[in-house]
Amino acid sequence: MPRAYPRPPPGMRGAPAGYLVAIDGRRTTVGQDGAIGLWRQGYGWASGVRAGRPATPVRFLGRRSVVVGGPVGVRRFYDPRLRRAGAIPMPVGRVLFGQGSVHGLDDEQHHRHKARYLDLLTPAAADELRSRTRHQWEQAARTWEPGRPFVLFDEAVRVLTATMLPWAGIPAGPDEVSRRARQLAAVLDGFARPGPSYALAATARRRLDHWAAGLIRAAREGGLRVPPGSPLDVMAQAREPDGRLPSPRAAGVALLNVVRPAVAVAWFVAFAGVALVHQPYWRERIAAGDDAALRAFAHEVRRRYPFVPVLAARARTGQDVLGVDVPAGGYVVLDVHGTDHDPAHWPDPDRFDPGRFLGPPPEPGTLVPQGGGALRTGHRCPGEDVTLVLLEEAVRRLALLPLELPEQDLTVDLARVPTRPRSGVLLSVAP
Ligand code: HEM
Repeated sequence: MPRAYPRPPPGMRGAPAGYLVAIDGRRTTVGQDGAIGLWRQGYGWASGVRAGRPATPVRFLGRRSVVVGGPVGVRRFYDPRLRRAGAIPMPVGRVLFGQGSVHGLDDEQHHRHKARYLDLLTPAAADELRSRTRHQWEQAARTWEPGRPFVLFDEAVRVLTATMLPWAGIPAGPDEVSRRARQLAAVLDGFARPGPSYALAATARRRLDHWAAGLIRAAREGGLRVPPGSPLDVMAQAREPDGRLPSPRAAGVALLNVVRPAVAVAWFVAFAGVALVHQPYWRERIAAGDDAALRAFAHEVRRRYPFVPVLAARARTGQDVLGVDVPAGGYVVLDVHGTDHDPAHWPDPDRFDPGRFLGPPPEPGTLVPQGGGALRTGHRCPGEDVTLVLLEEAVRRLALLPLELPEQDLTVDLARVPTRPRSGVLLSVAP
């Protein structure tokens, strides 16, 4: 049986990730629009509204809507009576995914675009990314001097960018990797936070779009030698059904949607670093080469730690959603974080316990950190295997080192989306 480490190590300021989280006192007031509740409360909003029910009526962005969750809610969320067009508020979608991205498409157009991602993110691609990212972590680990703390989140952003760009067929020296890493992280950090972070995210998105459009143009015009079959090649050459090439800007958005989400794995890596130090039993198993333990650890990181709070779709026509009457255009909001922490399926849900994943696979619709439903025809994330690979290789490398958590602020603010331990996770290799 895995040993539990229910108490944070002494001498640590703030609440260590994995034990306690700081939720400020803000609460949704009666009659308040759900979007405001989501913005103010972040990860706690949807499960607070739902209170364990599969569906609860809310007003969302001024419309009669519903919040759903749990396996029944997940199944209903991926029902074709809902659409994605117009489901993501424009200021959020444009900055995070880019204009016209696959996330907001429906039906045949969606399936056609989705197929490009599925054709790229194959098991062979995951293998290739595993060896590339392993190499990058080896390089990074060489710079970690004993006793000198490094910021794990920053390392992860750089390693992941350095892994993804060459794999995607994008030429990038060290300076280019650093610049694009900063921009990709800025987009992910600020897309949902009104204020200076959003301004930084919007600026980074403009620069990335401009850069990616230039890469597409160069690939099409032959100014760049592009490896055949690489994401850059595939996105540059993909045509519309009438034979037209999409604009370089649109193709660039599609290309960035292969690279940008992989950098999001840095948020999981940061949480994983803390969990590794707190869980010597699992660290030792992983360091000893136990691959089942490594995979279970990565799954538990995706389940336990917050990344996506909710997903949204819209009713194509007026319809009943699990007993709630939703008019045409009303929102159906999926409680992702609450579903991953549903005590009916995950006993003691806030406890970090990779042992949950050593048995049979979870029931469909109970683990949805990257969405659920059908991969090819629905919007489920096509990057789950790649996410696991990238996360596993980070954890494997870290597990081999005698790591310590120097004094720092590891508070996790659940009102902030996306969130992570405030310090970015300072680690140091024991001298
Ligand atoms: C931290 C890691 C990741 C998280 C939390 C994550 C999460 C998600 C979620 C929640 C969705 C939407 C599901 C839905 O709308 O039903 C999604 C879609 C998507 N993800 Fe990921 N993802 C991650 C990593 C990746 C990676 C590594 C890739 C590619 C290399 C990727 C590519 C995509 C694409 C292209 C879509 C759009 C799918 C569609 O609309 O049909 N993601 N992801």
